[in-house]
Amino acid sequence: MAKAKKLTKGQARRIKANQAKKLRKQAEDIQWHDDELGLPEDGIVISRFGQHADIENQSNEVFRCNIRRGVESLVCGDRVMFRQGKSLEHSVSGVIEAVQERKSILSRPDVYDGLKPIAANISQIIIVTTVLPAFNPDIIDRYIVACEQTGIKPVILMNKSDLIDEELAEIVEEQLDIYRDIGYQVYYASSDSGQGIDELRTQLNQQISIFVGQSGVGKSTLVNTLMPELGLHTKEVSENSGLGQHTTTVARLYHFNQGGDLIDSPGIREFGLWHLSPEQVADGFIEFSDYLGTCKFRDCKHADDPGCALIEAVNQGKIHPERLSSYQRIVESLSSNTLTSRFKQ
Ligand SMILES: Nc1nc2c(ncn2[C@@H]2O[C@H](COP(=O)(O)OP(=O)(O)OP(=O)(O)O)[C@@H](O)[C@H]2O)c(=O)[nH]1
Ligand SMILES: [Zn+2]
Repeated sequence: MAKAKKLTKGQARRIKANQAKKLRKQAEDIQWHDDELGLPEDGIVISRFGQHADIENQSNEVFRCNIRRGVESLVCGDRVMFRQGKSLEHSVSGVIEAVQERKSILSRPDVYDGLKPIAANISQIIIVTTVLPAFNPDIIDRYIVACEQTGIKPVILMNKSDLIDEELAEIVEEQLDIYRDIGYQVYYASSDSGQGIDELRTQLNQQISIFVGQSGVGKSTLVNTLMPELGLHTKEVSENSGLGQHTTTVARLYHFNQGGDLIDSPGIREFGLWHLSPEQVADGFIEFSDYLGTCKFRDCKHADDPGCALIEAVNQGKIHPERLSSYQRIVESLSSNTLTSRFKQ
């Protein structure tokens, strides 16, 4: 008889991960009868996977639910009407009957589906930026363009403020003033020194927020500072099974202790860094709106074209020159596709 081989740690982990995946798939597809269900109640989608979704009701209880046929494109953050199942025998504990109208929708381009919704009812997008690795206004402006397209309010957060010394402070303030002058809210914060964390908590209260920003700007550290229990949770889950992957790849809604919700997933963190048309980019620079369409030539590139209304506005001090340069760099990058390809995958 062949001797049983001992599994390596990696093999064991993979088997566990597959089992967890199977279990999730096995959530039953039940045909509910009316008398098996409780009264309709309001809930919010905490996460959506396959033909099921986890719904939290107003008493903060979570129910894994089937989705009634006809309920379309349910995503994390959706407000729903659902009914609890009375039987405890099933692996599913309710059914979603209807989705309420969305206040906003975040979508990402999908090879097969065109635009694929990923999260609903987000009320603000916290664009996290910092001075280390580098302050990158082009990326901030790209995120702002994406926010303006979805109609969700952007908030700019200068993170790792502990690294800003006196000399840097002046330059940083100058940069941030550009955004303040357009009307955007700007905050400073540091997980290291604690500066600005209370103000940030106030800003998050009563809102559904997402954090976006380049790798290394300190998003995870910030989320852990605001929600220490979440850091622990993610670690535990990813250590003992493949469920960790589930929590990180699927968009999920979390509650901040002091009020407000966070929706997070890697896909959400890269929100907005995909291909845009030059027109969409121009529309996302909201201080350009009075001048767009008034250039001498209809196909004006707003670069060095004669009679360009945007260049004229810059000369008159109505548009900040750095914003016009940033616009030009973003449009250039669209043709070379350097920004988008980095975040595609
Ligand atoms: N000085 C300082 N460093 C910080 C602060 N917050 C985070 N860092 C450091 O910055 C680095 C990156 O932080 P992360 O939280 O992993 O950054 P992230 O934006 O989540 O990065 P990705 O997970 O790659 O998207 C880490 O070495 C942190 O220790 C801060 O407030 N001050
Ligand atoms: Zn022009």
